Amino acid sequence: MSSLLQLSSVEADIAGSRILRGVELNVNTGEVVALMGRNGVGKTTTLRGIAGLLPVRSGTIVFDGRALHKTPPDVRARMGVAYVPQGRDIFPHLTVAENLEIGLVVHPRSRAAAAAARERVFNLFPVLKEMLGRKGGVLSGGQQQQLAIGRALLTNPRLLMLDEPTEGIQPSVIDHIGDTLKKLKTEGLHENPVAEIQHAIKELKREGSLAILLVEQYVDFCRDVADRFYAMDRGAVVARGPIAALSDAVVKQHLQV
Ligand SMILES: Nc1ncnc2c1ncn2[C@@H]1O[C@H](COP(=O)(O)OP(=O)(O)OP(=O)(O)O)[C@@H](O)[C@H]1O
Repeated sequence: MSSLLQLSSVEADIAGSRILRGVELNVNTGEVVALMGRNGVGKTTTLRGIAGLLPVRSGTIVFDGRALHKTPPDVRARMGVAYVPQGRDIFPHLTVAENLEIGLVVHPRSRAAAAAARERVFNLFPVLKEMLGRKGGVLSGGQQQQLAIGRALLTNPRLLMLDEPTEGIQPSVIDHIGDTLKKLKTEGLHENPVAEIQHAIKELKREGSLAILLVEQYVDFCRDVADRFYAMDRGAVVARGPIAALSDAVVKQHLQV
């Protein structure tokens, strides 16, 4: 595995407040890295800094051997940095097909290569193929998340950053108790949106050509898909290690409210 992304001593301010205070992090091709921490500790800010959506005041972000200092976000996207923000951010009035096309615009390629890229997305998320003509806004939350990830994959990324992909699509506790069995019977396991995204992340990992940086509060999800974790607190990394080291004690100390 080669190191694709490296952050050293990254500091960033928002509205005059220091939000990132010396973030150290690296991600290798072929692995899934979970970036965890309580609300407001700087996880999204870290991803935005990597994507170039927020200026970094000091420190370095090196991607594929190149320092990204003032590289604009569109150039980073073409270099292979993809960011799926929290809340999914798809275009509700465009169809699923049109939403996906936007990903292809970032990285133009031959018709055959574009078709293969679409097939890869449809293999991961078959529901998107069934819904190509529907408006993005009518999809369920889980389907919109799949669309957002699919669109990001069509930019041909080498680094895929996912900000809380399970947010708002986990069945509530009541649903879980009351309806799970019924849902499994009527819709099959593959109608579980969290399980589908979990499965897709594992498939992408199996391909081995991509690095995934995942912001996620759902500990079991991280334990299932990630190889390593970083825990942040107040703008800095306070714990890190192989995912097996994400013990209940670490969760309690750094992640639980
Ligand atoms: N636009 C903004 N204006 C002012 N403060 C902001 C802005 N965006 C983020 N912040 C502050 O920066 C800090 C870090 O936010 P960030 O979104 O990176 O946290 P996070 O770890 O991703 O948490 P969450 O899960 O709540 O998104 C928070 O204290 C937040 O209030």
